[in-house]
Amino acid sequence: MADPLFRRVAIIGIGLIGSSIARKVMKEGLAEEIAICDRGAAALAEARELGLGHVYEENPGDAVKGAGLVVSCVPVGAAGDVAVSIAPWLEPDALVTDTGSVKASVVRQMLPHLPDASRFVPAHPVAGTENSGPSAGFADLFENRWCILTPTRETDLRALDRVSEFWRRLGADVETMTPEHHDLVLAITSHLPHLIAYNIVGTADDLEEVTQSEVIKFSAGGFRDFTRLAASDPTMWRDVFLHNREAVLEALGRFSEDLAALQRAIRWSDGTTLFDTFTRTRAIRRGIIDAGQEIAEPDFGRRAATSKSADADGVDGDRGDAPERKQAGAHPSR
Ligand SMILES: NC(=O)c1ccc[n+]([C@@H]2O[C@H](COP(=O)([O-])OP(=O)(O)OC[C@H]3O[C@@H](n4cnc5c(N)ncnc54)[C@H](O)[C@@H]3O)[C@@H](O)[C@H]2O)c1
Ligand SMILES: O=C(O)C(=O)C[C@]1(C(=O)O)C=C[C@@H](O)C=C1
Repeated sequence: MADPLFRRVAIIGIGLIGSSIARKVMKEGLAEEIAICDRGAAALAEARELGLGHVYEENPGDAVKGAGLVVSCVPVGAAGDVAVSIAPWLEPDALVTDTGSVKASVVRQMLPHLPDASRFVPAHPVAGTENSGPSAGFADLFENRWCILTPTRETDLRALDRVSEFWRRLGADVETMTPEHHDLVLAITSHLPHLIAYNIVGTADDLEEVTQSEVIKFSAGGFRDFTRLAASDPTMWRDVFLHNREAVLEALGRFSEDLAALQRAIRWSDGTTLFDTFTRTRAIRRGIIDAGQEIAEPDFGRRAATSKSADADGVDGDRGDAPERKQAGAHPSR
């Protein structure tokens, strides 16, 4: 076991991401003490039952006292509330980081309330599943995945180094960029795909000519992949879209134009346009595979669903209990 990096690590929000961090910190001995805080009594009780930490606090102030590192793992829309509730109780040398899927808004919400802006290092682990809650997490979630750090103009370099080291010890590889650039990149690589998934599953559900049982019965192929994404947490994703509005709308505009071009090609039986487009996109996936990235096929719910967001109709492709699973989007392992 490695030397602890911090005496106490405080985790605010013990869902999928917070509980995955807690498990890995515990497994690797990265802190002498893990303090867990969640505003949901049920989540806190579940975390205690699972033994994810050493102390469990409803009050964020009590959790951050004595902590060298505070990790906020709450939905993006709650980032400001967390900053307000921890600020008076932070140790003078405490580092603060987060895991939000949107970065510029989190910076805007948290920075004004923190007593020392130089010790705030926003972060986004690009790893997750459609499940949520304390039982959905697993220690190896961040293994060979990117964690993007988005330091602000005020972030101190030593603070950045220590938070980078923390994420590396969680198994991630670290990349650094501005919060604004992060939001543009993730709008197209993560946020838009989820929006499309929510939309296509909603459309299928609304089609009068096709019954819901037929959708479930015959969704053996591509549609199942969409149902997994569309089973993701509604609170988390509502907040992502509300807080990365401009970048998502920009990506959506481009997407809609390209979709209209495909629609036109189908209407006018323009096989060349369809063939050329599909050939170009096929090369992109092959490029990802040639670069050594792992792309897993979904398991389509062969494992039992364990978390609160696993859906009841049998189309859930649970990954929360699958730490051994190779994940799509993992970067080349060294
Ligand atoms: N789920 C993913 O795939 C994924 C991946 C990377 C990053 N993220 C980001 O990480 C964050 C956490 O996501 P998650 O999937 O773990 O969510 P989750 O729903 O599993 O857990 C969030 C927890 O935060 C708690 N919470 C909400 N507001 C709070 C507050 N003010 N104080 C204390 N606790 C509060 C909730 O009770 C809940 O237990 C989000 O910002 C999300 O955008 C998610
Ligand atoms: O694999 C999934 O289930 C995910 O949606 C993970 C995913 C992604 O889009 O890659 C979702 C949101 C997070 O901010 C980071 C990772």
